[in-house]
Amino acid sequence: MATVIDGKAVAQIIRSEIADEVRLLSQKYGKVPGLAVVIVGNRKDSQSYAGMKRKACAELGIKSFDVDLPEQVSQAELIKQVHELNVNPDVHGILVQLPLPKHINEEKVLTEISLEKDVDGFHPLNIGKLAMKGRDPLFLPCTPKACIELLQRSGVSIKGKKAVVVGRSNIVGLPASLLLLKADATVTIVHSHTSQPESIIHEADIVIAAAGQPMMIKGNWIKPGAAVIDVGTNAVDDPTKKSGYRLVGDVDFEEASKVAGWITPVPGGVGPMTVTTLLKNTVEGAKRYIEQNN
Ligand SMILES: Nc1nc2c(c(=O)[nH]1)N[C@@H](CN(C=O)c1ccc(C(=O)N[C@@H](CCC(=O)O)C(=O)O)cc1)CN2
Repeated sequence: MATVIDGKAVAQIIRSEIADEVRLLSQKYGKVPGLAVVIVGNRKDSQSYAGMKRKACAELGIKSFDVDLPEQVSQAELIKQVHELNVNPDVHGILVQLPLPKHINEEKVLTEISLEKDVDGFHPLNIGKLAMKGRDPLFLPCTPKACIELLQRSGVSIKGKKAVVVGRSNIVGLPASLLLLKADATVTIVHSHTSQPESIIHEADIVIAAAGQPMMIKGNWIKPGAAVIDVGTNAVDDPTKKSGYRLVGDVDFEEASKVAGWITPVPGGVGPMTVTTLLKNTVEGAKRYIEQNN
């Protein structure tokens, strides 16, 4: 049976470390870190994630700046708001909740966020540096950074291991594969055009599943003893639940946990760590900004 990696518990430990840093900053400089949470439209999932981020800020003494824009807002207006946050000295991190409505070009908006405040790590220059040997971005994207932190804190070594990332999205799959490469793993990316993904995944010592396909990865696809990090958050119908649905990952947890060495559950695995990593990035950014401008 696999060791189940409790993302909530690890996130709680990191949150208390962050709270200490926030207190120190406040004692030393009389300043608190500030995070702008920008959300466009009324998507229920985005509202819920933005709400979690705001609540976590309040719990740790980080000031959140809420920018709520209507679904129909123009790209120009959204960019104007980002520019205002870029020059606000109390804002040390800016995140634009994704996905954005179809009429807005995400890349254009993300490119307008000041590099020093790009706590999501999605600015093309930060991603570009992640892809370059010997260069480090100012911020690492939260979910991929959370995956690596969960592996490290669980005692899973990455160097020299075979890692397979399932999915190649800009916000998880691609940066996760670059981070594993930076940590000296041998990395393969499996995606929707890969033939026989199961045989490739079966070779992996480390699997990061970020395909957005409910329970796609079966127990017999997993190499015995492998570390399995499940990023999927898929809602599937469940008439036994009051909500009418339940969340499942990209991995068939019941099967895979009988074979893997380590596995993250959904919910309660990578998700809570994503929000915590964002707070960590915000405090790092605030420290850098406050120390440079003091
Ligand atoms: N600007 C960003 N947009 C998005 C990101 C991101 O990192 N930056 N990632 C995802 C959504 N996301 C954060 O924004 C996120 C997803 C899931 C969770 C989480 O804690 N999930 C829980 C379950 C929550 C529930 O019950 O509904 C879990 O897995 O335990 C947090 C944040 C896309 N957009």
